[in-house]
Amino acid sequence: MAASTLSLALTPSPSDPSLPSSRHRSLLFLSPLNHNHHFLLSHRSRFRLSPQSSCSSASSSESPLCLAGESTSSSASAAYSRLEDWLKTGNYNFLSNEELLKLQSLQDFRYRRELRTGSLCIRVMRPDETDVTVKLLSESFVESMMLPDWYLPLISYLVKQYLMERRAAIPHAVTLLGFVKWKDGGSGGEGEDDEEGELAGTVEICFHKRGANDSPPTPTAPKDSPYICNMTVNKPLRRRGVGWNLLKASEELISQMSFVREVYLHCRMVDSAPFNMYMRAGYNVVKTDGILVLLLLQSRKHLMLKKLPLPTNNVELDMPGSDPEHVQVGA
Ligand SMILES: CC(=O)SCCNC(=O)CCNC(=O)[C@H](O)C(C)(C)COP(=O)(O)OP(=O)(O)OC[C@H]1O[C@@H](n2cnc3c(N)ncnc32)[C@H](O)[C@@H]1OP(=O)(O)O
Repeated sequence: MAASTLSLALTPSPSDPSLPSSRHRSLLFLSPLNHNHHFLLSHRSRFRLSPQSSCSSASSSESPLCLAGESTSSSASAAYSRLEDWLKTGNYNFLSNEELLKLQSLQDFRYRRELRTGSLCIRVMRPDETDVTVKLLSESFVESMMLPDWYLPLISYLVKQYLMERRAAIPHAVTLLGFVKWKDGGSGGEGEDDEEGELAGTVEICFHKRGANDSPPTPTAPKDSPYICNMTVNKPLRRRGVGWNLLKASEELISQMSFVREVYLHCRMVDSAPFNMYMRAGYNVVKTDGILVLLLLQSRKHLMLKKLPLPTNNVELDMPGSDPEHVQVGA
């Protein structure tokens, strides 16, 4: 995981009585509060989404779902009501119609690939999946920072605050989850299995500056460009193609959601596994932290850039022939 990205972005609320002590926070080098979610309130042409309302039942002119003019079409109503079901467990109270359509695209996004050991499905994290994602990210964070295990509850608390704040940035930023269904029906790791498979990995994407973190890591990436961060794969499930496909899914989603073709990410200089992966995927180092960041007790990081190809009508195979592990079976 991009430990540095997370450590810079974690933003506990000061009013919370269970807030870790300032000593703990300074130990982890957290940034001051950011208020990323406030953009939702300041944007023009907002509509109030009532969590209880639906197009079929509510005549409320406040519902953006009805204002979208789809109330007479049953399939559109069904889609919107599905969307509303999804939304009402989150806090997406003020969204424009354009943002709701983007949210719908995110909800529908599926990236499926066949791996040698099973099949992988990558989709957007749902609000009720926050806790399992927190666990995955926290364990990776503790591992990356080489922290003792007793830090896990504190890290989990901070990661949860962070994920909840980032959820408010949807549809401008999003967290993806990858689930693997094993061919032999068994589990490859310790995670729970459900009908979708076992949670194998996660990645966060920011599409443009309205979804950007207020405290970006150095070297700073252009805020207008899409940005990938906080990728991690459950440790027992690594080297099976999950990380590669999380990256490819992120690029595919960015191509759908943004016109900007330049995608940035950070990679710590000490992390050879992700560095190899990014180089192999076509990312190049554009800037590297100077040695002075060591004085801030931070790892030096590369800022890496890839220019995505212009979209074509042809379906692009990720690694044709070169790697039988990564076979595309349809998105
Ligand atoms: C932008 C960011 O988020 S940076 C932070 C990246 N995250 C982390 O470092 C957290 C800890 N590490 C991980 O979770 C994983 O190792 C990841 C996410 C980096 C890679 O996930 P995996 O599922 O293991 O990767 P995957 O199996 O798809 O491998 C893809 C390629 O990455 C490279 N790679 C992956 N692991 C290694 C490794 N241990 N050593 C060298 N190269 C590696 C290889 O080129 C590999 O291709 P290959 O297997 O055909 O040789």
